[in-house]
Amino acid sequence: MEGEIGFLGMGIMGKAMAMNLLRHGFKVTVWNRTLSRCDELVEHGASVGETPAAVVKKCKYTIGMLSDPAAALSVVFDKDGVLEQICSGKGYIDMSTVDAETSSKISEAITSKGGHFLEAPVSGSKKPAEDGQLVILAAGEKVLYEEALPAFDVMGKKSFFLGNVGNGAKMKLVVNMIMGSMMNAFSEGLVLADKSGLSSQTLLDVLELAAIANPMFKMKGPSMIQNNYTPAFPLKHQQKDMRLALALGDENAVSMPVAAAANEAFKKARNLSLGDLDFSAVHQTVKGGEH
Ligand SMILES: NC(=O)C1=CN([C@@H]2O[C@H](COP(=O)(O)OP(=O)(O)OC[C@H]3O[C@@H](n4cnc5c(N)ncnc54)[C@H](OP(=O)(O)O)[C@@H]3O)[C@@H](O)[C@H]2O)C=CC1
Ligand SMILES: O=CCCC(=O)O
Repeated sequence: MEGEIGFLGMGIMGKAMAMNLLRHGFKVTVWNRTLSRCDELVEHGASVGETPAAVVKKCKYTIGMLSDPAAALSVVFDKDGVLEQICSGKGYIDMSTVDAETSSKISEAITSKGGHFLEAPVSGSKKPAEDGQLVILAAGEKVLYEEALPAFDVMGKKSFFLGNVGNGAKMKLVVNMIMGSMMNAFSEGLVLADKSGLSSQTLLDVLELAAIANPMFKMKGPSMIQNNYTPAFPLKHQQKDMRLALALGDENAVSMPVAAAANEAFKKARNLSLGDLDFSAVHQTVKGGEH
């Protein structure tokens, strides 16, 4: 990837991903709505752009990592947004988790100005982002995908090219729908074990050796039994993903009662003001009582 890379959105993920690019020798210009969140990146050698448009003007390639469809649309379409400076020879890569319709809207606007577009949502959370171990689910313009590979190889352990715009978004939503449902089943299991007089730690030990062993149970289990929900993947974003996945199920007439129940639990957790905690805090909705 020649030249400087622009990076919009210095949240949990954007910050870790941009930091990784800097560590591997890329020149990076960052922007965040709350500007102070760029400070740590500047200490590590990043430049700051005053607006998304200013970043795109300066950089041949710009990456977005924003919270949800509204944020992803806002940085592109609003005043001083990406669209004001995107043009032939420039690429925009949206790595946010959004629905296919949002991604297509952005793609059409970028390409109508002669720019190139790729959606590239990621699987993997804060730690994989810090360690360059994300799984990248790209779709859109193949040429831009190939140009972006040196950066994807730094941010991720594996990149998939899934074809037309929308396929990356859909794949990501399917994966997170499964993950959100699993987290609910896991939470119920932890509480059931505890209330039945079993040791939660022994349950984790058994699960780790069982056919259903997985990295998520292994990583989240110990902190969940300590009621520690320091955010890696904010619960409000997981609920957004369940909502978007259920809408995809509606469109395709796929009955998803398990995902629908999981979504209700995440909504309940948001209602209990747990939205900014890690998505594993849905555990608290099963436990009940004080949190
Ligand atoms: N955390 C995780 O484990 C993972 C998250 N994702 C997805 O990646 C994306 C980012 O997640 P994460 O970093 O955790 O989220 P954070 O909540 O930590 O960061 C969200 C970012 O979006 C910005 N933002 C929100 N609203 C707007 C807006 N209206 N205009 C401009 N910027 C806005 C925030 O800016 P400000 O600082 O000003 O609020 C911040 O930079 C989400 O789509 C999420 O679903 C994907 C994989 C893993
Ligand atoms: O979208 C967030 C995914 C988090 C993860 O894959 O661990």
